[in-house]
Amino acid sequence: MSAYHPLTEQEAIQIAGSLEGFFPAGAALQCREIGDGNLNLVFHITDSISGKSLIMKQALPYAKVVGESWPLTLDRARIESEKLLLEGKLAPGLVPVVYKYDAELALTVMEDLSDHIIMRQGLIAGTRYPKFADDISTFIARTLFFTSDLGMNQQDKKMQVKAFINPELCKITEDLIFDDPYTNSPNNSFDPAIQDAAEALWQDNGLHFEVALLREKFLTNAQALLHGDLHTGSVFVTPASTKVIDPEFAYYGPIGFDIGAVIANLLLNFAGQEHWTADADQRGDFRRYLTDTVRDVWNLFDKKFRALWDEHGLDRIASETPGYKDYYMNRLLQDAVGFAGCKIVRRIVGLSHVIDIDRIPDAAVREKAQRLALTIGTSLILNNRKTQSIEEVIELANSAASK
Ligand SMILES: Nc1ncnc2c1ncn2[C@@H]1O[C@H](COP(=O)(O)OP(=O)(O)O)[C@@H](O)[C@H]1O
Ligand SMILES: CSC[C@H]1O[C@H](OP(=O)(O)O)[C@H](O)[C@@H]1O
Repeated sequence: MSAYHPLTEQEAIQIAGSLEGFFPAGAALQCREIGDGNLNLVFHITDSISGKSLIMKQALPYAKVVGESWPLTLDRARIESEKLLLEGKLAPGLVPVVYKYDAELALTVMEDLSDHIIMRQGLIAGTRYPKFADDISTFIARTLFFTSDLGMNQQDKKMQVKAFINPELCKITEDLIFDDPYTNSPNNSFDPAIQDAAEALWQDNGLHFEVALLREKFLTNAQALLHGDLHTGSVFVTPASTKVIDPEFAYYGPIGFDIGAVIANLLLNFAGQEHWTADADQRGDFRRYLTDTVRDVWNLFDKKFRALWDEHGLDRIASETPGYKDYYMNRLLQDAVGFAGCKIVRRIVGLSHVIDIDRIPDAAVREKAQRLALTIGTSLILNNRKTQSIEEVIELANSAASK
């Protein structure tokens, strides 16, 4: 069974049964393919006798959401499994345990997190996650600091840049996030009701200037080893636990991209609250929870990253020069704000949307949410290089929602 081919559920059961020491003898294995993402197969395998379970994620040689006309490297499975293992060391407890990686089959066998819920679904259901800001800020601060030139041997880092070169997955981001939404691209997909708003994006040269600068950073700034796709669909949560999955877009890029992804997806849910919380007072409360989370994520990240730098900084001149740390952190904030804006805009007019907005059943409410998201996204992009505090992001979202 070792030559690559997409597995059937029966084959997945056979492989799971042959994993040494995982399932007890006589296990009654059952399997369901549960992949709901854009790219891969995900098999959930359980033993109905012992209750033990695991996940097997297999890369397809094309982008599942589009089909075989969009070929995609299987090497992304290696990148995902290696990144998960590294994240497990740098941020223990915040990612699933990897049991096995099979290069031939582009297959990662990992811990089953079905006792958690995908955060996007949890937020849509109106659940609050009190541990999330603390956990995700630990995850991003530690995984980014210890893979950057500030926190690891700079020669080793260059070798790590090489190991995580991920050109095909980066190209998806470069096109879908930093190009298509700003032109009449065949990849775009949006509600006809917001045609005017989409066309306005195509014609706004001031916006294009900022997006071109952010795109340049994504293309060239090998600051740290990113997760690369840190949206709320890549985070499993319970009120007491956070687990980050799906790092197949990992590569060496600008730190603000991961932070911006978290902020963007909290604000997409903020826009979607036009529907998800019908009562106006309760909607205000949930939106406040979301903006409080945005504030906490940034402030905790800032505090933890600075503390890691103080304690473990390896770059003498970066650590000792007065003012450099403040300048660096402010630049990260500005980058995060700009990238958050780009990530919001792509989810409204580009390929691959989010259910926080698309599942709003009433067309007029959905249109309102889409326009609100676009106002927030474009304002973040236009203001990114002026931003001095996370409070400005929150004010901007609240002011857009109050109109
Ligand atoms: N470790 C896991 N435990 C339980 N379910 C998982 C796990 N990993 C993935 N899944 C399920 O599979 C879905 C798709 O996984 P994901 O890694 O996001 O795939 P893709 O790369 O195709 O987006 C998730 O939304 C989740 O429902
Ligand atoms: C053609 S890939 C589109 C989109 O899908 C990825 O998300 P996920 O793997 O979580 O489904 C990524 O965000 C890409 O931009």
